[in-house]
Amino acid sequence: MDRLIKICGLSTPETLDAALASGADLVGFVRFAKSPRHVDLDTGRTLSHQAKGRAQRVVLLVDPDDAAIAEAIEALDPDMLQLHGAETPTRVAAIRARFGRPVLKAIGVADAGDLATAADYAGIADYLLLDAKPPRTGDALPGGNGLPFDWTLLAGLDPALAFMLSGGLEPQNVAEAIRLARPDAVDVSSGVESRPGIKDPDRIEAFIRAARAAFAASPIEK
Ligand SMILES: O=C(O)c1ccccc1NCC(=O)[C@H](O)[C@H](O)COP(=O)(O)O
Repeated sequence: MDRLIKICGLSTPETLDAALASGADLVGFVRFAKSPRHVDLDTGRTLSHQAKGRAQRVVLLVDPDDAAIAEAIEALDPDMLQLHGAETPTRVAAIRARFGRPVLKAIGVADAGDLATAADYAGIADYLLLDAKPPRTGDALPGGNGLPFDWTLLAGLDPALAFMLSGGLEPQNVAEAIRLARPDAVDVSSGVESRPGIKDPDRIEAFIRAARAAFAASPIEK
C-alpha cells in the first residue's frame, strides 16, 4: 500500500466516474442496508464493472456471514474486501482463507489502547484502516460518520505498520492529516459529499488533488 487514495461510498455512475477521472486508486462500494450509501447487488455489479481496470474495487461489509460475502463477490467481483464491523483476527483469517481476496480491516481509534488492537491484525489482514471509533448514539453507523480522531495518537504506532487513515477527512484537512499521521493511504466518504450519501464531484476532485500534493510533500520510509 503506497500513497493510495480511496473514495468510499460511491453509489452512482456519475460520481464513480468523477472519482475515476480524478485518479482515485481505490473505490469503495458499501453493502450495509442502514447506510445512505448502500448499493444493492445489481447496482454494485454495474458500478464495479464500470471501475474494472481503472481502480481497485473494494466492497465494504459489516460483520458479514459467509453467504453475504459470497453474494457480494459473485456480483461485484471486488479486488478487496473491507471489513468494517467487529470481526476478530480469527474471523479475518478465515475470510481470507475461504474467499481468497485481500482484506482491509477497519479499526476504530479513540485512544492509545485501540492501537494495540490494530497490532493484533498485523500479518492477518492485508491492510489496516485506522478510522474514528463511531459515536455511541443509537443511529450512528459503524463508519462513514465524518468524524476525525486525534491523529497525534498515531505517533505511538509501530513505524513499520502500514496503514490507511480515515475518519472526517475532507479536502481542507487531508494535507494536515497526512503531515501529522504519516499514513500510507487515505480514505474518505462524508468529506466529499454535499449531504449524507450524495457525493460531490468537485469535492472528490479537490480531495484527490490535495492528498496527492500532501503525499508528494511528505515522503515516508517504512
Ligand atoms: O459509509 C458508510 O455508510 C458506512 C457504513 C457502515 C460501515 C462503514 C461505512 N463507511 C466507512 C467509510 O466510508 C470509510 O471507510 C471511513 O469510515 C471514513 O468515513 P468518513 O469519516 O465518512 O470519511
